[in-house]
Amino acid sequence: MAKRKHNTQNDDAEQKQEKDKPQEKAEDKTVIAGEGEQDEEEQSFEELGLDSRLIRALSKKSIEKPTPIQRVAIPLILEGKDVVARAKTGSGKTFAYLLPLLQKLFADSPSKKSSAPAAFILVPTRELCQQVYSEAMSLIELCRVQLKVVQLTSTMSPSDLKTSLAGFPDIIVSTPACVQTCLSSGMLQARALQESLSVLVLDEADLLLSYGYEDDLKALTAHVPKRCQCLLMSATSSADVEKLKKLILHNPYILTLPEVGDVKDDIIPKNVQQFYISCSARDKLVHILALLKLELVQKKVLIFANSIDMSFRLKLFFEQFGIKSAVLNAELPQNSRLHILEEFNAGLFDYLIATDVSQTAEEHNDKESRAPRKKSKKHSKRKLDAEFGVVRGIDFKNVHTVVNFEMPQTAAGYVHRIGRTGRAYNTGASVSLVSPEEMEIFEEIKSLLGESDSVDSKFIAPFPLLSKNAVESLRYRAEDVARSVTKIAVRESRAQDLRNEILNSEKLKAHFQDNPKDLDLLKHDKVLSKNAPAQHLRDVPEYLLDPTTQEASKIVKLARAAMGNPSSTRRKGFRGKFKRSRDPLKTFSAEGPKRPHGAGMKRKGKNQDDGN
Ligand SMILES: Nc1ncnc2c1ncn2[C@@H]1O[C@H](COP(=O)(O)OP(=O)(O)OP(=O)(O)O)[C@@H](O)[C@H]1O
Repeated sequence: MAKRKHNTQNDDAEQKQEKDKPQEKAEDKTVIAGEGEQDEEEQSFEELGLDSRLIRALSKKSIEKPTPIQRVAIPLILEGKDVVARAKTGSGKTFAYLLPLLQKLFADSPSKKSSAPAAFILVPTRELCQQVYSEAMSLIELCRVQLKVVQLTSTMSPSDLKTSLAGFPDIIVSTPACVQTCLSSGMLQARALQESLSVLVLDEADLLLSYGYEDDLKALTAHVPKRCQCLLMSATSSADVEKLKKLILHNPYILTLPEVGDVKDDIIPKNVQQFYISCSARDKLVHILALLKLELVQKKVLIFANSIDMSFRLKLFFEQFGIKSAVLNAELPQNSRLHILEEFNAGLFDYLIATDVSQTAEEHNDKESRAPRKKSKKHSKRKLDAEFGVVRGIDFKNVHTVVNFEMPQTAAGYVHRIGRTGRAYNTGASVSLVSPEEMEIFEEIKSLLGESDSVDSKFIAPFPLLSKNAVESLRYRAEDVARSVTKIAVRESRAQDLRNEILNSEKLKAHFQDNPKDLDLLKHDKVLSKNAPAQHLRDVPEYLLDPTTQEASKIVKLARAAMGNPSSTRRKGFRGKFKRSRDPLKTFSAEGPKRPHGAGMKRKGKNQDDGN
């Protein structure tokens, strides 16, 4: 293994750390990843001491070199240290713990087969359970080793939970509440766990407490053996993370990225360019229509709204213009949600409208969601899934643009939303539509990011590609269609979508048990409106397009072509090739009087179906 060069604030203490001496005074060891170390940039997975099987598996996933957090975390975890890793969204934290965890279990298996698991990976939401489970399974399959991973969630029946545990899994991916249910019901033997548990991971640790898992985690710590290695992964640092650190870890290494020290630097990926458009709440529909229909943003696009009704309003509105989209929200059955995510990740559709309905700690504490539902609640209001989390931590693949149709309620929510693009070595952009009523939260976000005159991506700049003319050219049609999307139409389509998805959900479950790779079974972006979209609204006629907008759209398309097919594999070595000077969002202004390059080019009407 190559010699690591870490900036360790407390090298002496490092020597003293011993896992079986938890009574030792806890002393933080802060390691700053890659600070001033040129050669660390070049470090390979091999040099970090990673097993060749895992390296081959990564290579098959087109992952060739570690991210900064992986460079520092992997060797420390392999050495058996407790680690707190704080790194921004999309920085590759999952592999930072999963790779060394699997490697350790490769070494133990099959000699140490036990009746209880060797590792717990605890996450706040069911979506994350599925995501981490899939990543782990895929690595294990590619490495062809005998390790068993199961995911346990609170929607599983006691008999399903028992069946999953009966196969003696090596790794359990679950939420703290579900593990606690298994322990208190005796499905998981606390005594066996004392013998077997060697690694405990708390992923998305900054969210675990706000999702109401404090009591479950406290109860769990009693069963975690002292020699168990504990890893805590988080996108932000917060009082909750500190609390968890004290509760579970023994004298851990604190890993941070170089620019840490300031919240804003800590959390915003540098490769996301952030933009805003100021407009009235009423004008948001025409603005988003212009962005999508005139192709001024790159696909795939993740659009955030603040309510489920607004999501369906958007979907119905888009449908009339031939723009197909799917809605993802907490009301849908879990199988449907997972399937929507998989289809979107596989590139089956380009526009996903997500609702990150904010759920209070009270809702999350609602234990009812963890216990079997009472039949008498038949007529109660539709319940949102308390373990649903669409924004936090979910790895949407190849999202190029995040649009905040409505601004999130908190600055932290904004950070997590825009963190769905620009993941790992990819680039992305975000466009926020800000109404006067949302100015307060917008100012809060700006002060979190830091006001700056520079064009640095941390600064939210006005979106340069959308001209007033372009918006006005679509206004009449947009307002006409918006009027037809009534509250009743929204309610009906929302109910229709839910009915479809409930029916599909069982089919999906059965189908995917037999055909785990088959994604194209039931598409989620089908038209919901009763009236078929009018043909004339699908096409933007030539006379409505001004040359500046045409040029902007052309540049966005060229940029997309330069980046390769966004829906296919990850673009290797893209970073650095697409420099700021060639970046249309940095160099083009729709309001400016720049002449289009091809001034004499023939003007074409846009005849597009933005669906699939
Ligand atoms: N070394 C790497 N090179 C290229 N891509 C990577 C690398 N490591 C991870 N990725 C990819 O980067 C994406 C983001 O990784 P991951 O989900 O682990 O981020 P994260 O830090 O957990 O983000 P969040 O805080 O939002 O959950 C994933 O698609 C993952 O496959």
